[in-house]
Amino acid sequence: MNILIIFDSLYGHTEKIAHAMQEELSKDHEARMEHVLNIGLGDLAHIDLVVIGSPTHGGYETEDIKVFLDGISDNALRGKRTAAFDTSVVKEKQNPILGKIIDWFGHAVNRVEGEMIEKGATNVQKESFLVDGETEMLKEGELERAKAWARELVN
Ligand SMILES: Cc1cc2nc3c(=O)[nH]c(=O)nc-3n(C[C@H](O)[C@H](O)[C@H](O)COP(=O)(O)O)c2cc1C
Repeated sequence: MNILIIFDSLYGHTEKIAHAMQEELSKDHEARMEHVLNIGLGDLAHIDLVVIGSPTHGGYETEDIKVFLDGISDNALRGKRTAAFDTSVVKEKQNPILGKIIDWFGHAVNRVEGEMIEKGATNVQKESFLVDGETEMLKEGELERAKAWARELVN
């Protein structure tokens, strides 16, 4: 399978998840990861599985991911396997008020799913990965979870 993982990342956590997935998928597939700003118009052609990863910013994906999704043609994702993931902060480590605000805004992955459907995707697999707000590192076990999720996407 030809796989393209498109990501954005401010502090590197989303990139690490994308990298773990790419490493896992490369064992049996042609899997590439690219920063969203490096994706050209023709890059989605011949891709069987498109994965989009973004940090959650105020409940949304980053502006660069949004601009990318807005810019591709209406049927760019038609007939492809599609998946989206986000990273966000661990809830139990937040103060309750911030936790409620974040809950209310929701996860980037839900916005990305909607936008991928607008571009022809039919069934977007979704997952969220967590960053520990105190240590500012990915929560323990998240890279392994990302690899396991990646394997599910190609089954
Ligand atoms: C401007 C901004 C807004 C954020 N908004 C949210 C949010 O709404 N919900 C949440 O869980 N985390 C939020 N975060 C935390 C980020 O999701 C977290 O830092 C991100 O997953 C790290 O990914 P990165 O290292 O790939 O940039 C926000 C971070 C920034 C910088």
